[in-house]
Amino acid sequence: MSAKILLLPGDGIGPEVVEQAAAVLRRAADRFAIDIELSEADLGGIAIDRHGDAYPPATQQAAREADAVLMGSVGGPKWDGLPAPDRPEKGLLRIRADLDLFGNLRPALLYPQLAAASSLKAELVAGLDIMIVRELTGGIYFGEPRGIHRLENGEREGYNTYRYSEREIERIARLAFDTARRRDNRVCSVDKANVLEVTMLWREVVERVASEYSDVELSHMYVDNAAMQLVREPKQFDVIVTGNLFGDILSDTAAMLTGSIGMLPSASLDANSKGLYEPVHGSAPDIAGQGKANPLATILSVAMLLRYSLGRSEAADAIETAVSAVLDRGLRTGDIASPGGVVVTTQQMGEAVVESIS
Ligand SMILES: NC(=O)C1=CN([C@@H]2O[C@H](COP(=O)(O)OP(=O)(O)OC[C@H]3O[C@@H](n4cnc5c(N)ncnc54)[C@H](O)[C@@H]3O)[C@@H](O)[C@H]2O)C=CC1
Ligand SMILES: CC(C)CC(=O)C(=O)O
Ligand SMILES: [Mg+2]
Repeated sequence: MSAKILLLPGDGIGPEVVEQAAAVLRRAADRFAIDIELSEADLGGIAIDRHGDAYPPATQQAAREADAVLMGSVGGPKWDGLPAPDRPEKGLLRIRADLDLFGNLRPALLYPQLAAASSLKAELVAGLDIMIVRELTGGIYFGEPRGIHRLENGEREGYNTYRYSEREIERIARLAFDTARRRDNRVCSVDKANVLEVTMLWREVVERVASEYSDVELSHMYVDNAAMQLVREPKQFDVIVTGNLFGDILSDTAAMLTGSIGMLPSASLDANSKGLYEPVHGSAPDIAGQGKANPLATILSVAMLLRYSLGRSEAADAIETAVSAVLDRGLRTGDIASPGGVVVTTQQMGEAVVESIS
């Protein structure tokens, strides 16, 4: 039976990078005899324009029926004036919640060819391999009540709610410990337990789960210090587990250790093998439509899709090897180029990866 893969190109550079990643997926499927069936639907701003809804019913049905979803990015200045519940980004939050994609894996891995592009000195990032495990369907992005209301004195007040249940903390903690067991057996849980009650509970539950994983070393760090440590001595980390907001911020920080946010893939997983795969970056309106976007984060997300949802590690490995080979050949999009170096387009980079898959 063929695996159903739904493409959600989205907005801005999303369609540009998904086009290249889909070509890589087709090539890998051909090469490794993987039976796939690709379809496409609208999510985000494009869905608002076409259907008046950032996560329309047809997209919802296709997403529920798919074995895996490959997404580009959503949002952009065109929709910035909309109220929060109607914005493109809400479409992304809705699909994550609808598919119960609570476990967001965001690997920050330095390709040695890109050491010069890292924001840090080469010796601080050589061999860098961090896995950020971010809780994705709870926390302050989803907590109720939320909104902007008017106070008695006429002034307006905005508010959001940072909320986690024990069950939500437990399942993301388990994912982090299981992930660490396949790596260096170390988990650092990042919270703000000196101030926020919700993260005091987070710390307590993570420690409870840790008692079932005596082979994994657990440490805790406040998020402000974690942000500093990531740029001071990033190789101290193996797996970082944290909530939705902190994970969002720390993964963009980690991106620059690898050279560019254009290099960071992600997998958003449910309790089974279903997943949504997307680059960590957004729709990059400043470079959209110019062939400047780095497609490698989305191409590496295809590798994660093959590994986690289709169980085809050999095809995933082949894509990662192909990415390394094009970097060896010196191909660079603008975000990872050295000053004065030759810069290729989004399409040229994608085609080079397709040709390198053997
Ligand atoms: N998962 C998603 O769909 C996300 C959507 N967004 C949305 O994207 C829009 C823009 O947000 P920003 O804060 O500007 O973040 P962004 O990640 O889109 O861009 C930040 C910077 O990184 C650069 N960049 C991003 N991806 C790149 C790539 N593949 N190659 C080369 N350079 C790249 C951009 O040119 C920009 O200078 C907003 O509407 C935001 O809400 C933001 C983050 C995630
Ligand atoms: C809803 C998204 C725009 C949040 C985000 O920035 C992300 O998931 O990386
Ligand atoms: Mg983000």
